[in-house]
Amino acid sequence: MTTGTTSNGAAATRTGDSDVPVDFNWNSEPDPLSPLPRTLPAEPTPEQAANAEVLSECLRDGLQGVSRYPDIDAMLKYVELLDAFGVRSATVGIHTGAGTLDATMKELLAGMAEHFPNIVPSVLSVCTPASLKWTAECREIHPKLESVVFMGSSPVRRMVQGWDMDFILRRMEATISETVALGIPVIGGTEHTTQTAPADVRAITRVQVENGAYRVAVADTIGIARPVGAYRLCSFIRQLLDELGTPDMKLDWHGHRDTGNALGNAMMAIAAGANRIHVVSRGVGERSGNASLEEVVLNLAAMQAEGGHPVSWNMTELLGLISFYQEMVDVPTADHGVLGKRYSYTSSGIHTDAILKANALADNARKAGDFPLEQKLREMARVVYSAVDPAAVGGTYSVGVSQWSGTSSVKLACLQSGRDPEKLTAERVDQILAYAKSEGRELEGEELEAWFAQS
Ligand SMILES: CC(C)C(=O)C(=O)O
Repeated sequence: MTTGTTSNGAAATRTGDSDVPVDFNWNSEPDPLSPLPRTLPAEPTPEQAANAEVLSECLRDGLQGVSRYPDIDAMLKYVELLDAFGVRSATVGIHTGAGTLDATMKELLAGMAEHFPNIVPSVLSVCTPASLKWTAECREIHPKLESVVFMGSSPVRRMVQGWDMDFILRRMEATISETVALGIPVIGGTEHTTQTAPADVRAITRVQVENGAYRVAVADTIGIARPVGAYRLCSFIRQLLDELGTPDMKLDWHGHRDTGNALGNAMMAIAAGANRIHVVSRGVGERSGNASLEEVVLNLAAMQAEGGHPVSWNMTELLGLISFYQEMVDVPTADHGVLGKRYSYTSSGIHTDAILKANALADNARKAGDFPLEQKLREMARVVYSAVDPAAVGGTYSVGVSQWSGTSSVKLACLQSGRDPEKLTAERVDQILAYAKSEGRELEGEELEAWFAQS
């Protein structure tokens, strides 16, 4: 294995025994330019959380993970929902050559310019003249268009593409400066940044900054980073931006979910100085997907509120937003996971007992005319067994009856069906519970309906 430095300051590619290049590992590999952190911050500070933004990759990287490109009307409707939710930037295309896709991306940009001017769109440019020309065409359509000018940078990627560092730096330099000359704001990007050695990241970032990029984006393209790697890389870039005399330059984190670390990585990226996180509703995207919009905003919103800051997004629109996206891209909701199908469902007797009691207290408060207390107690009923208040994200809680249920579950399910549980006799409650236990399963909604209808 060899290490070294090229004339442009970039690290020479290290190779394994068979001369095949070895990628850098930001999680664990020592490097004189970037020491391994001994400790990590607990989480972003409230101020970092308050200032953190998200960029929607739903209409670009998300779509690279589904089987069919949605139609234009659906995508524009989705942009409307993003706008209502409070997302202010969205990547909406990548240069793919002529064809239906290209025409649809351009139509999308035109629709965004006309109807949703609050959202700044960006497209990805792969550092070729054709890509640059296409970006310029897109800019003709949308006056606020930004361009993510990027290339793959890791040793393995360079080998398979037949690129060396000088080639990458020259192409970046030319494309960024020409894009900037067209008046298009540039985000200097890389693919495989979390597999690229510090010296190479430094050389690329310097070229991006010196040629006019206004923002830098780093990518965990294969989802290999752990929070330690995300923190280390983003801290390294932040320090570099200071050294380059551009401490206010913004930094984006683009992460994937291959090893399940996307949320933790996003949080550590912000803690290290990243300003914006790339997200996709439901974490849709190639392979295991992209960082999930709902996971990132739920956590940032909690940190913002805990820090006494206003929440940046209209959280009651969240479920509607991600549900529309799922329908548009034809991705079913999983039972479990954040805001999964069962996120607000319970049939466990212990849980429904607490919910029912909190609601009974709320009823008492209402009878006493104490409406603020009633609201507090209703909220308590919704969160006593869930960190996510369904009402706060645009949903409702739901209760079922199963082998785990008790009297409270039957009564609450009855209440939810719009009936008065006081009218259920103790005998009927026992019959329903006995049935569920003998079946050893959750009762279907229709079965419960039939039981309640007989009561
Ligand atoms: C092009 C970049 C940002 C990307 O999608 C990735 O690396 O995953």
